[in-house]
Amino acid sequence: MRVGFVGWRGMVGSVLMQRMLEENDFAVIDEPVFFTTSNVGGAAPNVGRDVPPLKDARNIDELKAMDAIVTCQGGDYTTEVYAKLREAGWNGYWIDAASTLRMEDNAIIVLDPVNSNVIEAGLANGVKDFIGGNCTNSIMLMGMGGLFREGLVEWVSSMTYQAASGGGANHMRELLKGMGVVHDAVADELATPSSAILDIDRKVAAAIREDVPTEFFGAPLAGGLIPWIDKQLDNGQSKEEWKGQAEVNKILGNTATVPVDGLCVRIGAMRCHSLALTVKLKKDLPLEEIEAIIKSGNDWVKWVPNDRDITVKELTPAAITGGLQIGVGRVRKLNMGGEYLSAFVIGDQLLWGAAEPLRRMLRILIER
Ligand SMILES: NC(=O)C1=CN([C@@H]2O[C@H](COP(=O)(O)OP(=O)(O)OC[C@H]3O[C@@H](n4cnc5c(N)ncnc54)[C@H](OP(=O)(O)O)[C@@H]3O)[C@@H](O)[C@H]2O)C=CC1
Ligand SMILES: N[C@@H](CC(=O)OP(=O)(O)O)C(=O)O
Repeated sequence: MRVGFVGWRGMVGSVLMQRMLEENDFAVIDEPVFFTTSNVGGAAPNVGRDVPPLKDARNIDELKAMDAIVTCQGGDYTTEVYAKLREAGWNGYWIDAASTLRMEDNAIIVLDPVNSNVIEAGLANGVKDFIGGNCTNSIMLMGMGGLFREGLVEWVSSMTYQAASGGGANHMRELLKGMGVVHDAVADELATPSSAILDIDRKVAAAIREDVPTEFFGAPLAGGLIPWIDKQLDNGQSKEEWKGQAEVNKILGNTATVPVDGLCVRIGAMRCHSLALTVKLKKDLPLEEIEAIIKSGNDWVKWVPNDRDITVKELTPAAITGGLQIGVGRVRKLNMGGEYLSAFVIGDQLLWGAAEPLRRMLRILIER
């Protein structure tokens, strides 16, 4: 298989390259070819074998020579290139991190530990477009997939705590700069144990309002939060909130829609997205049974018992970031009744939320 990589040096693309190297994926690709939108003829990344210099990611003829193309270049690139390629008669596999094609009828949203049945059926039917899901939805399904698989979920209310990385590298930098600004505003007072906390708070509030940079987020994130992610829709949802129900049901291949809705909130974490869920189950099951079903969802579920000491140690961005485990904890029955369950799900949004499902989809194609 001749596989073209576009967007490999961006943030998501770099995580993809790192994971492919860790899993020795390049050894099983006949011919990896790297593309660029900015440095044609430049050196391709070191993937442990000889590869040609960078090719032009807008050259349809060069792209047409690929059996599969994996792109993390972004939605604008997909919009610009995908239709031209298909119109030119290209019939290869398109694996994409961007949301552009996700809801198209001829596309499958890939998350194989949860929907390998949908992927396999699609491949058998000649589907060629395999698109990574929205990070929040992929993380939720990786955590709660067992309950969905068993058909136990009547609806889900999902309140999210989404990391800066969901916006991209500049957003992560802006968060860190903002943290520095806040600290600098009261560095002297912090060094003086006798300084008054309300004076510190007043200066911090002024720094957050006036000095924390807002170029990329549009509002101060350091020391705060932003209760809106992505565009505004006419029905009052944010686009991120709309994706919940649309994508979750498409990923699962549901014929009857399971309602999924809630509020999506940006918080000052670096790259871990979290969700506080209320799940209405179709029946009142004992907690031990629910625990067993959630644990059986896939190999990456990290079950965290609903215990204070373990939770504050294990169910946090500090514990989860940079790894493939999806933490699931705070699982208990709510006061509303035996069918109402709470859960807190947390995962690295650049791994299962972006790069990992694409890497695994490519591997599925290669190993067919
Ligand atoms: N960020 C996220 O959480 C998620 C993102 N996605 C999708 O992935 C797409 C890519 O996101 P992301 O990786 O954050 O985008 P980046 O901005 O990090 O990278 C996109 C491209 O920008 C170019 N680029 C320009 N300057 C630089 C630089 N200094 N360092 C690296 N690359 C640079 C590169 O193209 P070139 O080499 O051709 O110059 C690169 O491939 C998004 O648009 C989105 O569609 C999907 C899920 C989650
Ligand atoms: N919108 C997500 C990140 C993202 O890229 O989502 P999508 O792949 O659905 O565009 C966030 O900001 O956290």
